[in-house]
Amino acid sequence: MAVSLAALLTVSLVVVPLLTLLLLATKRPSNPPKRAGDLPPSPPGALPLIGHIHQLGRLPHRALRSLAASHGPVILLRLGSAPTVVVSSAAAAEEAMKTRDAAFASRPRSAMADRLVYGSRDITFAPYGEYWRQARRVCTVHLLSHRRTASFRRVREREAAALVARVRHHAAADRGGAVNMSDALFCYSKAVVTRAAFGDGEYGLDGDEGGDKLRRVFADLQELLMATPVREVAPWLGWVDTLTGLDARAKHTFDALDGVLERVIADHRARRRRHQDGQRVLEDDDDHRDFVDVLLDVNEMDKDTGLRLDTDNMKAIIMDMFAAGTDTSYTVLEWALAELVNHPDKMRKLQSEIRAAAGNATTTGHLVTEDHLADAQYLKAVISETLRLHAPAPLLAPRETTEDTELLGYRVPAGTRVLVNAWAIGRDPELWDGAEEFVPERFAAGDPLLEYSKVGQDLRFLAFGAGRRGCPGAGFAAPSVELALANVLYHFDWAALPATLGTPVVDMTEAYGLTVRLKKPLLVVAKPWSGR
Ligand code: HEM
Repeated sequence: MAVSLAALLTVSLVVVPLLTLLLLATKRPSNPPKRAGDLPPSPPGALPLIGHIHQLGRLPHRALRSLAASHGPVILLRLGSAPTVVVSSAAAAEEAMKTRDAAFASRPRSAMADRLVYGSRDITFAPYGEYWRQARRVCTVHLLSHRRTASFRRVREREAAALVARVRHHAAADRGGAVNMSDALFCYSKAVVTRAAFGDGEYGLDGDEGGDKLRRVFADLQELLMATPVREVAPWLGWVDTLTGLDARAKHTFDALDGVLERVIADHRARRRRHQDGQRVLEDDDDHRDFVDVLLDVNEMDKDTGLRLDTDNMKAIIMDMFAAGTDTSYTVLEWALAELVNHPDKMRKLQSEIRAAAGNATTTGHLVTEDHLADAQYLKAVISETLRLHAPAPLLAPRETTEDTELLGYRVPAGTRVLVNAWAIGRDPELWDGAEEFVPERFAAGDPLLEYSKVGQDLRFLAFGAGRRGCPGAGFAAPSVELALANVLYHFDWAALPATLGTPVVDMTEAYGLTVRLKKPLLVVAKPWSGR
């Protein structure tokens, strides 16, 4: 009895207070109360040279959401030598991208973009300033305007027909009907941007019949734009980039793409000269001008407004259209189809909508057109929901502050890198019921978010970013994504590959890159629809 009394005393006097202290320490971590002018809280564990980079793991958007859960919606990390603020709530995003938009409107300098995108003279990587303003105006007014986007309708419908034919071919070739939809959807998205950019001419690398080499070069471009050369973190270790082959890879990729762009622009110039000489040029009326034509026109039209685009500027802008427009659109399609295969009831609901709108013509030639989709509300809801759960660029494109500013009362000095975790905001349980579930029905008729391509209208929904650096290509992406998804769902019924155990499902594991996509290619079974 004496022993147990002593034990009880020890427990109540020593162990309980100790445990309480420990609990308090883990529950309320090292963040002291905020005072005006404080920098945002910084998680412990930064290492010399790399800072917090090792804490980002393979899927930084997920790691950053966990850090935000412990340290708050605005945190300060050191990524290499770059002080980086991470924004993880809609309120903080609203302040950064709306209230203080101008202060958060630059992009950090990237050695790779300087090297691959003509000294960052595109739009995405250009620092905030006069060149960016002019280039962005060219982009929004001339290349990606509503009118120009509508003029590419023929391009989209042609490529959608090619997509359906490709799927039909692969489904028939494999007796089980399995089709690699990652490949098919990537080819579609790339073809739409390529045709819009270059027109109908076939441009590729030497000896590249099926376009595979060019596709690999583009994949390399995306990967390299994500890479942080060692010299960017530690300039005195620049030789490591040569040793690892990064420099050679960057040179090879740049030379290959530059060669193609050079040829495209030279051909367009030659065609225009012939045109001016009075020769008849087919497909050159206003409605079918491609991006290169438009940039050459802008150069002439805007002569007096002070804007001059030299050949490198044009190449940089065209390269931007590819880098920013291809993977993003394809990733949305891939996630949407994967979610629908895993939610057969939603897939059937969407198919009913599209099949009712497009009628009962299921001959191979029949195509769902943009006219059929004018009132396809559920299609829009499916895409909105896909973008909410799977923002293709979960951390958007990095921003940089242009001046000393503030965020939720914290001080953010000029020159700070800023990442907005759109993925975490899209899944914030405080903002969305059943935040992790795929429920397109949450976007009911009349919900402004059904018009998902209106950028920055609701800061809970950030797949296209917001503010002056928000995506100018959303209106170009929307009809392209809708048409492809509608056609593959109209013409085929889809299922996951048979599983050895349990219900077959698509593995939704993510892989990180310039966009976040499915880790394994989307291999799914396509069964041609034979009509009612
Ligand atoms: C579903 C498809 C797309 C998604 C999800 C997407 C997403 C984004 C995001 C998150 C940004 C950064 C926004 C910010 O910093 O606030 C961005 C910027 C940009 N996007 Fe898109 N994008 C898509 C399609 C396109 C297309 C098709 C094009 C062009 C053909 C395009 C061209 C651009 C450009 C040029 C920028 C840079 C804007 C600037 O820095 O001023 N995007 N996009």
